[in-house]
Amino acid sequence: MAVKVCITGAAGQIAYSLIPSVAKGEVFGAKQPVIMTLLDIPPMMKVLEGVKMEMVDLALPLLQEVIVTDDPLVAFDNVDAAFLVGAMPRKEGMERKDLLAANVKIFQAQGDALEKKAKKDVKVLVVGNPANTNAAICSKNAKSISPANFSCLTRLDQNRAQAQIAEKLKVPVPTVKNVIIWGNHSSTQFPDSRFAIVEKGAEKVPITTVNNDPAFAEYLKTDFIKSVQQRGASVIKARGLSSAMSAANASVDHMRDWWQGTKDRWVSMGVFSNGEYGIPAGLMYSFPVTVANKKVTIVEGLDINDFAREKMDLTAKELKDEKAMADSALEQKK
Ligand SMILES: NC(=O)c1ccc[n+]([C@@H]2O[C@H](COP(=O)([O-])OP(=O)(O)OC[C@H]3O[C@@H](n4cnc5c(N)ncnc54)[C@H](O)[C@@H]3O)[C@@H](O)[C@H]2O)c1
Ligand SMILES: O=C(O)C[C@H](O)C(=O)O
Repeated sequence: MAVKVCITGAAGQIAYSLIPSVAKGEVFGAKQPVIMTLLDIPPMMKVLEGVKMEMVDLALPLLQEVIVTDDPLVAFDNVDAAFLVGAMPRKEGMERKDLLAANVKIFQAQGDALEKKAKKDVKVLVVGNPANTNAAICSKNAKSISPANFSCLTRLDQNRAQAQIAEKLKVPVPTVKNVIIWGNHSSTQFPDSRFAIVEKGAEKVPITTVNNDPAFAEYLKTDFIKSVQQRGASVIKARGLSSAMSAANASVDHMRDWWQGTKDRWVSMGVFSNGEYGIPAGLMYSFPVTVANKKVTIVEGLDINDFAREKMDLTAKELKDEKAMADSALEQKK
């Protein structure tokens, strides 16, 4: 049977890279047929018709049907998975939370529509910024769907962190594993390399002993953290547009691992805290997780030193503040 997948913001930049990957089987499996529903706002319907034409022209074996709509109730009807991308991106000089008032309303309405129409075991990945808070709002409005079925994208931050370490060590990117992104997909996130390993053949070398170079150890505590935190802003400064190709690629990685499992490594996902690591229960916070049979489990028992504690609490505080701002923005709009 086909998997039914919705992509919102389907006429935008991220979707343009994401759609072909989903349609080709890179997310749900190389033999898994898909039906895709594409949602955008009414002024984008002409563009979306063009996107649909291009999808047909891909002549793909797994793509069974494409449904284009501006109605969330049609877009989410009976879906198994949803990529919630549609939202305003930030411009140079803005923080992601500056998008809050404009974007949370979208996720409130889409939560309502998911509640009414989606399958109860739908997997929802929120990409649109501010991603953590949007995911929290969306879930709050879809009460009959388990909060465990909502997550937000911090995989792009993980990929950035992994790639930067690999570049610094001059090793292949896939040999760097278990870098963690804690907290908010924002400049307060904590990219944590303390538990990372580098695979050298069958050997797993802790990053702390990989080259015994004090300058590298210092880099991991300073410039590495800053450059991952600021990478989104650097891309916006250079391109004049926010990241799209890499964001789509990370969305593929996130949903594929949720659907098909993580096997022998941790990945970072924004999920609801149950109080792990002293992070307040109910915060949509990025943790290291593993996934098996579509169930996400937070990796527990990691040692949190004072350096990490401070950074993890700072990003948690920002998320608490963002959530309060979002609730008050929604309150004012009533
Ligand atoms: N979490 C991450 O790692 C990450 C990475 C990159 C970008 N983003 C965010 O993803 C979002 C999309 O980025 P983009 O570059 O594709 O933007 P874009 O402006 O190119 O596309 C956004 C699309 O969403 C549509 N849209 C707006 N309101 C909608 C609604 N209510 N329902 C459905 N569609 C709607 C717009 O019409 C547009 O076509 C932004 O918020 C951006 O900041 C997140
Ligand atoms: O930084 C942004 O606003 C876009 C996106 O969240 C990113 O990390 O590239």
